[in-house]
Amino acid sequence: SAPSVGFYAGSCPAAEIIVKNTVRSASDLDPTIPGKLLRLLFHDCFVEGCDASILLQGNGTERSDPGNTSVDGFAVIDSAKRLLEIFCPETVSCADILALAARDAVEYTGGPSVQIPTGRRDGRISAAANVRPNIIDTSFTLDEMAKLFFAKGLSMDDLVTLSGGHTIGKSHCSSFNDRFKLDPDGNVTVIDSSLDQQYAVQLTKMCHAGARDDSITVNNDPGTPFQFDNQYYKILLEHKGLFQSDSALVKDNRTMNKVVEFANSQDGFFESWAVSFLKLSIVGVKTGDEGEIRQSCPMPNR
Ligand code: HEM
Ligand SMILES: [Ca+2]
Ligand SMILES: [Ca+2]
Repeated sequence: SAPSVGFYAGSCPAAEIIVKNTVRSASDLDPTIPGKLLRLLFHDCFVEGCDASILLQGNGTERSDPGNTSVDGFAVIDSAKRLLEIFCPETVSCADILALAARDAVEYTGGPSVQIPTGRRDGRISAAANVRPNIIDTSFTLDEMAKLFFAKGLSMDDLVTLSGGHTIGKSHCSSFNDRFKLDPDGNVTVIDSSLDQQYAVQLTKMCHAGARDDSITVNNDPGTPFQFDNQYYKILLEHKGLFQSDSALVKDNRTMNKVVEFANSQDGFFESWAVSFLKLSIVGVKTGDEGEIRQSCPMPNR
């Protein structure tokens, strides 16, 4: 049976509220949590579908792949799961907890509240080798990104809309510092001409003038980093998209129109978000007797 809204209404009526409260208290303590949860769902859904495969721990799992090194938020999912195992043992899947948590993270930061179906089952397969071919690299062209999105049943418009997730959260300098270089005299040369020169100078400073320090992070959306709003599209138009893959959206007419539309209308962005987020949250879901309901999110059942 396909996932449906309110799947746990009979078996665990408090499921959604328990996840929401967990996300809220974790985010109150640490404002970087919402961005982490949203990215965690994206990276789960694109590899083996939205099945919590990214949560499995161990050698050679997705989580161990370099493409997922900076993915985080696991502890929040684990604590929601622990609570749910007390209230409704062996009932609520980790895949649903993750999807609900990402949904709630967006709402927590001021984004639209979206109804999403539940009933996803947890996968038992998690292989590092599946990460690279399925996760988009910042160096991708628009066509390369669109191709991967199409493969997941998502359109070019979904790509523009879901990239709006970069209105919150952070990035490590290594994810964008190949777009400019610092010469020995301290001058910043922009290699990727789609990046604003002044912004590149600012970024260089924030990244400690190019020193290799993997711990430094920069806000994806410098203006409103903790607010889920349409600011991302405004900065794209100012050539201040942080990643090459963000800038790619304003270099092509197939995506430019949506960027302008969303920059001018937060309501328009939010309406599209509701549709595209729902599509993302059910990519490749396992249902019925596929997969299992994990008892602990980092481990498959025995
Ligand atoms: C379309 C291609 C995309 C590319 C190339 C991309 C790439 C990246 C990169 C490189 C980072 C920074 C990682 C780091 O250095 O720590 C990042 C962060 C982030 N991405 Fe994306 N992303 C894409 C799409 C998406 C989508 C579809 C979503 C969600 C709907 C999303 C949500 C986020 C969030 C929330 C963060 C911040 C994570 C944090 O604060 O820890 N991204 N993305
Ligand atoms: Ca997955
Ligand atoms: Ca923002």
